[in-house]
Amino acid sequence: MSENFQVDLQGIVDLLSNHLYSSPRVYLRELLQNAVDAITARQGMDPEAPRRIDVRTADDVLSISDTGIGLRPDEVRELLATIGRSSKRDEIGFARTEFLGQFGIGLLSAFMVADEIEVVTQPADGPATRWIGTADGRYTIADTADRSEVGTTVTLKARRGAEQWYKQATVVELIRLFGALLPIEIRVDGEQVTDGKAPWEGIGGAQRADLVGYAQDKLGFTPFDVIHLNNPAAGLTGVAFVLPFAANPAERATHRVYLKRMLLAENVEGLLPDWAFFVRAVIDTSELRPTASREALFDDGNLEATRDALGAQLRGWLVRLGSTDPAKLDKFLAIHQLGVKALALHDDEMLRLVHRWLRFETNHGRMTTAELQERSGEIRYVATIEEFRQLAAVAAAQQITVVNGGYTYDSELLERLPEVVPGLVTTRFDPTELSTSFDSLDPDTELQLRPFVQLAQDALDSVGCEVVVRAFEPASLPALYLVDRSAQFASELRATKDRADALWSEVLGALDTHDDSRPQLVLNHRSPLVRRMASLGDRELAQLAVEGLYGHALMLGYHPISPADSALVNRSFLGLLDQAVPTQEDPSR
Ligand SMILES: Nc1ncnc2c1ncn2[C@@H]1O[C@H](COP(=O)(O)OP(=O)(O)OP(=O)(O)O)[C@@H](O)[C@H]1O
Repeated sequence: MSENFQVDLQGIVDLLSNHLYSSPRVYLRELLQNAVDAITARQGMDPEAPRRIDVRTADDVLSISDTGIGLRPDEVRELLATIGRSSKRDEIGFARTEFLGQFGIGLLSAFMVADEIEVVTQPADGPATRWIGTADGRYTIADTADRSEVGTTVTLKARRGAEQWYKQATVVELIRLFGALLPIEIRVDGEQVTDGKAPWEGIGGAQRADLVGYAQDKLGFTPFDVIHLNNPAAGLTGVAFVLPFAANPAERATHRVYLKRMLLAENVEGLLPDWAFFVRAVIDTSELRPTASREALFDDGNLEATRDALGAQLRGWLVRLGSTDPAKLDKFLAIHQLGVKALALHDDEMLRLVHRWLRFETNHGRMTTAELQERSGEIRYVATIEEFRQLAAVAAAQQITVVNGGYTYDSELLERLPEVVPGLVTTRFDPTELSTSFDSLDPDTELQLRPFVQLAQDALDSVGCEVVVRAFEPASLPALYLVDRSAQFASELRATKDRADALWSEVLGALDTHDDSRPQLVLNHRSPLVRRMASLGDRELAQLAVEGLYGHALMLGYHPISPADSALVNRSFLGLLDQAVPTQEDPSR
């Protein structure tokens, strides 16, 4: 024996209100949608039929009347008495594209705010019917209803605790929210509350100002720019407002979406590609599908194709801006720099699009990649802010432009640029390259300096540093501490290896580059101080001064200071103080 399932209406209402819909306020959207669908159905047969929706509010009662197709008594029995039954699907069960509804559950949402729903309906060709359903799952039908005009009136009686959803001001606000674009006359208590026009549908010069006003009013910001969106395949029109403030690219951007001119939701995700984090779109589409909650778009191939098409339009805007108004593009990038860089790192298209305008800090001021390329053909960068601080001034004095790649994403971007942009060369700058642009001394001077260099070398042997003398700008800089990157890596690795256990020691040992080149202290022969030091007769003082310069160069270059370094610097500092402060005669003697 087979039996039918029973449905617990209270359980279903609970499911709708707590799990499907985000707020009871959607009850009004569902009622409005049914009224619109009924009007659409009637228009199909009688294009001259009126298109009106009348909402009436009173204490704890709300009614919504439409001039739609109405229902015959047999349809009332079939459609209103069965959960999941809908007149808006075709014979094979597909949603009919002209209607908003499709699931056959929308009317139930009224039970989130009502104990009782009354439907009085009058079709063009039959008697009127009154259907009354209650939240406990019962309904009654009477074939004698008092209604003369073709259409339907749905009346709700407030459920205890839901009275706030019936207040006139709330109802007006919700009707405007959901129904602003509907091309139907909608009145609340006799007053027309919508004009049915999308803000982007205006014509003439006032349009841009209107759109800016719309963004200020509805989205709460003055857009940096407005981009028109259009995708006939999805029956889509609308606009994208460019944010005037930096947005977090990790947070998914959400958009205001109207479906067949009825608001789907104000925070729909996935309409635009992830990289388009810098715009908020407002669009209307007739072809994309909603999810059952009608609060999001169904993520199918159609949405994917739409996303690509809209992405192409946003790219087009960026490219146009680059060629027609570079100053404005510059301003745009100043606001969205970080986000654009974050995306360009993963999205080749984006990188190709914006690379020319990306700005980087260099030791010759902020520059775009195009400017950098023009300057020296090859873009040299250092990967950390510390490295940049060490080298910026000295490299600038040698006419070498170095980019500070220490800011978020910058060195990764510089590394990736040549992969995406043909002909662009970027190299990581090795500090020791600097010394190749320093001048060597003539053999005589070199010979003369030999005892001093030997003394300096003896002083710095304990910290493993090699002393060389060169001539370079600026003359005010007496010494520069240079450490080769691969030597630095090798020495850090060895320090870690000494602390690690046997297994890791072996692994780390395999990585060792065996680069034994020592860091260098390059003394600047153009510096008057260095010259004076070289001619000092007092060996002890000369040694203290070299140690002092060593400490100074370490600190100036933000290099790490080892215990041996600090012992040496300490000794030098106290020694120099000792020499500088005269010994006082003891008056008691
Ligand atoms: N105002 C109305 N005028 C005429 N028929 C209506 C009206 N409201 C509801 N109906 C009928 O009742 C059926 C069920 O309505 P309900 O709102 O539950 O589902 P739906 O609109 O079909 O789909 P969805 O759940 O997606 O909204 C509709 O398919 C429609 O035939």
